[in-house]
Amino acid sequence: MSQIDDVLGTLSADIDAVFLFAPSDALYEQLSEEVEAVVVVGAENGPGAERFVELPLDFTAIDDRIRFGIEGALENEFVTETDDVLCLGKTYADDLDTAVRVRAGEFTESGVYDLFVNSRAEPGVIRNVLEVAVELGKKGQKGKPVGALFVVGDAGKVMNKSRPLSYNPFEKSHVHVGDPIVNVMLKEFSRLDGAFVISDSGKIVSAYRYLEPSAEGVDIPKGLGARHMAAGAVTRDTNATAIVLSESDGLVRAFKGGELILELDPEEY
Ligand SMILES: Nc1ncnc2c1ncn2[C@@H]1O[C@H](COP(=O)(O)OP(=O)(O)OP(=O)(O)O)[C@@H](O)[C@H]1O
Ligand SMILES: [Mn+2]
Repeated sequence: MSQIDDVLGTLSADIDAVFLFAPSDALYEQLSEEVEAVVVVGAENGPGAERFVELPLDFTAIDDRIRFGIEGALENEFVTETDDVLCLGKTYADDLDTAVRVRAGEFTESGVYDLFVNSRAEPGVIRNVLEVAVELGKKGQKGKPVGALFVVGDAGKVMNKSRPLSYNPFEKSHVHVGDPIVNVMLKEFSRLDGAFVISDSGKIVSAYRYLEPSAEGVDIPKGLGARHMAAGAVTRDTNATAIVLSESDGLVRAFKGGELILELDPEEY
C-alpha cells in the first residue's frame, strides 16, 4: 500500500498547478488552500474559480481536454511553459478517477484553443458549425456519406476569393447557424457542390461557392483532395476558419492560417 502511495505521491510532488477537469466546489476550495494555482477547465465555472478555461465542446478523449486546458491556461498566463501541472479528471467514471502529470510546455501547441478563442468568428459560431459538421458526419444524408465545407468568418473577403456555382438560396435571408431550421437547411444543401460562407456573427451569407484562393505555400497533409486544399488555402488567404467534413474518410477537420488544427471523428461524439 505504501508503495502505491509513494508512486502516486511522485505524481503530485513539487507541482506548480492543479487542473481540475471535474470540479466539485469542495475539492476546489480544499486544493486552493494547498496549491497556488488551481485552474478549472470545463463547460462551466462551477466553483467560480479565478482561473478558468472554458471548454467549448465536449472533447471525448481526456488528452484532448488536457491539451485544450493547457493551451488555454498558457494563453491566459495562468501557468508558464516550465510549470509542472497535475491534471485531475474523469475518464471512465462519473467521479474523479484520473491523474495526469505533465509539463505545461510539453505539447507543441495544436492551436485548438486558438481556434475557438482567437478566430474572427465568435466562439459559439465555430462551435455551432462544428456541431452541424459532426452531426452530418454521423448521419450522412439519407444514410449516405456526405462531404461539406464551411468557411466561417471574414465573409466579405471570402466572397471576393470565390464565385457562385449556382443561385444562392441564402441571398435575401437573414438566417444564422444554430437556428434549428438552418441546421436542417445546411444539411439539405450539403448534397450540392461548393462551400458555405458564414459571417463572424453566424449569418449564412452563401451556399454553392467555389473557392479560388491562391494555394501557393499551403501545406496540408498528403492524401486530402481539392475540398481540403481549398479549405486550407482560403484560411491562409483570409482570416476565416474552415471546417470540413470529408465524404471519403468521414472525419471533420478545421483549418486556420493555412494549417490543419483539429481533426475529429464524428462517430466518437
Ligand atoms: N475550390 C473548391 N471550392 C469549393 N468546393 C470545392 C472546391 N474544390 C472541391 N470542392 C468540393 O469538394 C468536393 C469533393 O472534391 P474532392 O474529392 O477533390 O475533395 P476531397 O478533399 O477529397 O474531399 P472528400 O474527402 O470529401 O472527398 C467537390 O465535389 C466539390 O463540391
Ligand atoms: Mn475526394
